[in-house]
Amino acid sequence: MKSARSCARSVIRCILSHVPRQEFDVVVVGAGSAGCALAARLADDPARRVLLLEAGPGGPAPDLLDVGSLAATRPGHPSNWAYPAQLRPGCVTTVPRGRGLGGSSAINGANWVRATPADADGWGVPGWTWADLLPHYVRSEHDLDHPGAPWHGDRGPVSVRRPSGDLLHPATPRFLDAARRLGFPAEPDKNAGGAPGAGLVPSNGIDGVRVSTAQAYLHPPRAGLVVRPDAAVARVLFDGDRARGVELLDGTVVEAGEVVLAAGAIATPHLLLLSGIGPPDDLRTAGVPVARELPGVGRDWSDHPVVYLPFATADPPAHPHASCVQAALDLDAGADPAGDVEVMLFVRPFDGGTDLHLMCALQHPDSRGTITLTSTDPRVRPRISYAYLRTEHDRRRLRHAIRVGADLLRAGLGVRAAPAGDVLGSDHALDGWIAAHLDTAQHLSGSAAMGPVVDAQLRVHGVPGLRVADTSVLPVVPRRGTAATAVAVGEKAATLLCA
Ligand SMILES: Cc1cc2nc3c(=O)[nH]c(=O)nc-3n(C[C@H](O)[C@H](O)[C@H](O)COP(=O)(O)OP(=O)(O)OC[C@H]3O[C@@H](n4cnc5c(N)ncnc54)[C@H](O)[C@@H]3O)c2cc1C
Repeated sequence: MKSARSCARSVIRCILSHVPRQEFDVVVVGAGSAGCALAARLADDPARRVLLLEAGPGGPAPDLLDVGSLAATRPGHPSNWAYPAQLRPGCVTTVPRGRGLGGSSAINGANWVRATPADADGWGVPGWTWADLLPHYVRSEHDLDHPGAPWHGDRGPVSVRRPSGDLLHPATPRFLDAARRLGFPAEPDKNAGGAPGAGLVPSNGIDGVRVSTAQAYLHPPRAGLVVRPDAAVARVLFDGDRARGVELLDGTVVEAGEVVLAAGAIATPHLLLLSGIGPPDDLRTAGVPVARELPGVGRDWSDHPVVYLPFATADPPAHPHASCVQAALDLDAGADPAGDVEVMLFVRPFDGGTDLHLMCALQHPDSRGTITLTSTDPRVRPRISYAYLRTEHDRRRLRHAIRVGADLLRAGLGVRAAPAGDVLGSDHALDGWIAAHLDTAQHLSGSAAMGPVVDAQLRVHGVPGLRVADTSVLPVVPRRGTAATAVAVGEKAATLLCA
């Protein structure tokens, strides 16, 4: 570790020489959910010089602050990368990812739900069990509903609250009541690590404001932390085998003692591939010199396939400060006591419509996706293939989630608008309907996973000075949303770098 004085000398040298080179102890690439937490925690030590590089813009657009708005998830919004992707053969879509300070936490649904104990324990990585992760979840949050509970934080940067009072949409108690009448257990605190069931969804939307990790972790500014928005990284630079820094798209070279990629589960493997780290045949085909053979980069990742079940109610519109999602039922589709499917209640209509929606999701899929390079130009998007629903096991469980959603509607939640009864009753017809309405929950995980790509300290195998810290490292997508876990990864990465 360099001393503060030697780092300061380096920076002054750069300014005086007008050469676009800088020197830092750590450069974090990507100011998203994990990156903001990591950079801020590293900079708690004022002697450490940390640079946080973000490809997207600085200040949040006003529509990002409104937790009731999902406007930035539409293609064309400046805070959305909008990646073209194939969900399955013949099913092409555009996948949103946050672009700008806060990353995906600045545009997401603000559902703040931890992985289940079965997820972390199932990864089988030393130091990453549920018990190991819990302190990092706790450190990140300030749970306003559970002050003093030992499994919750009461002073972390991210405030968390469940819907109540005026902010509770009338459909939410009906959803919970319908689940109870159908015999599903209650899950009163979805972050307690208990058995799956029906419960309110905790949110980091507070008083109508989506609190991104940029707002939570980067204020007030820390002395040792330099944050540079509009600074897209093009590749990692090496000194022999060792990572020595990064090159920006504009040609600027940044030198650092340690490089941490936190660019998210699409851009991180993309940057590794652009830097020559990945499956050797794919790299050669794309014309990238091989720096380090790592066949796992961009391979065998997972995400949750979803379909939305539209339904009508006579309810008044949601309170302006209410978050879009209010409750979820997690359940076992037959052989997974930790809950491999989920039905989630969205209480705001999409795109000016009037219907509300149940998001029916497969939370522990068999199917695995690939991200591959199509060009050596960092501006050209990689090819993203989700390969969803490849197994009958996956298809059966997603059908089950939809039928449970329909049961909840029949049990008093609302009037199903689609699919029709004859479609719902036929596996073959329902598979066709799913194929026509398939979507993704945007929880991509495992594209630079612990095991094949990084070790338990998040170090890229065979590349000293280079680590990964975002949802790319999770061996399998958790059975719940990934936002809180991404922040916990950032928190844990900070302790690993400081060790
Ligand atoms: C629309 C949407 C809704 C979601 N809703 C929820 C939800 O409600 N609850 C939940 O649990 N999960 C949700 N998720 C998932 C969750 O938000 C993400 O899994 C999580 O935020 C990912 O964190 P990350 O740190 O891995 O990546 P990100 O937060 O995506 O951060 C990556 C950052 O790196 C930057 N970057 C990329 N490339 C470069 C480069 N070349 N140079 C410099 N910077 C770069 C990006 O601009 C971005 O700021 C949602 C995701 C999306 C996209």
